[in-house]
Amino acid sequence: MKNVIELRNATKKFKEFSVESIDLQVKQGFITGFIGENGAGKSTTIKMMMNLLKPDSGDVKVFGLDFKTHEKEIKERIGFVYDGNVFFEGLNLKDIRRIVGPAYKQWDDPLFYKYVEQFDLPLNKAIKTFSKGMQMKASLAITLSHHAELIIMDEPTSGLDPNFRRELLSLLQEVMIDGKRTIFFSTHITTDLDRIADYIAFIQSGELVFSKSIQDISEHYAVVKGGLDLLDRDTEQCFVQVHRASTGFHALTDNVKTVEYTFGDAVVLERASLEEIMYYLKGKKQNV
Ligand SMILES: Nc1ncnc2c1ncn2[C@@H]1O[C@H](COP(=O)(O)OP(=O)(O)OP(=O)(O)O)[C@@H](O)[C@H]1O
Repeated sequence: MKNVIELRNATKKFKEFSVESIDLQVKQGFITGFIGENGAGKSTTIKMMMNLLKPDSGDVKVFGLDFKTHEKEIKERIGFVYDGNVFFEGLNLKDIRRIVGPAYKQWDDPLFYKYVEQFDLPLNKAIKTFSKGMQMKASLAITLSHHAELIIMDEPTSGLDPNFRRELLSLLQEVMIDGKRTIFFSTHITTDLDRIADYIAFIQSGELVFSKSIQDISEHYAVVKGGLDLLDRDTEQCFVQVHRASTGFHALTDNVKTVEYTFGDAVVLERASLEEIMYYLKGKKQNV
């Protein structure tokens, strides 16, 4: 399986925060969700992927190429969709097509008009009059019209109402046409990812906690519930994090098999949602 993005030991230090030694591979042909709390370092990592921020150390490769030598080629093949209006706000979509189109070798006018119609976007209205959702769709239409192989999105669903979010997510699924396109997007709305992601990368306090397939996550992680009498120093080794209450404990495991072997029927195992995994792992550092 090919990696479209490869970060090796990528580090960026700010005065009061740093993203440390990120090792992350994003697989071609899949949707990878990038999760983490506010301020965890998602945008900083994405900016390093887009060469908008240079890492202080480490390596970033996109399509196996280095920005230092292949910036133009990489940027031709990436579409960046992010929160906020990318384009000069006074412009309308017709103007943008005229300005942006010639900048891309692979610009496809008929496709642009097809998406404008499909997304129900006005061509002659200034972008500044667009709602947040419309701006997101406009940005996506432009990205798709230059046949971007890799679409990177920073919080594309934040601030969108639930219906619009659902619509955007199905659009993203639709454009994963031929197994060649790759989508990498950050969000803190983890339920969006339960719906469409193939892989999840999770960042916490500037460190990558894990990067795994959804299948791996659902096979290995579970919420475990049982009586307090079952807990001792040995049995607790099965858990990533344990919460105790007077009625019993609930805990997160990343090793379902060991829990089944150790506790048998004495505990209840429930599927762990991404939100629960984030909650239990909060403040806890794991191996990638
Ligand atoms: N240019 C900068 N100079 C100094 N600090 C910065 C800079 N950019 C980001 N930071 C800090 O880095 C931390 C991580 O920010 P980042 O935007 O990467 O987080 P995030 O996970 O995308 O958060 P959110 O979900 O809130 O958008 C924050 O504490 C932020 O203040």
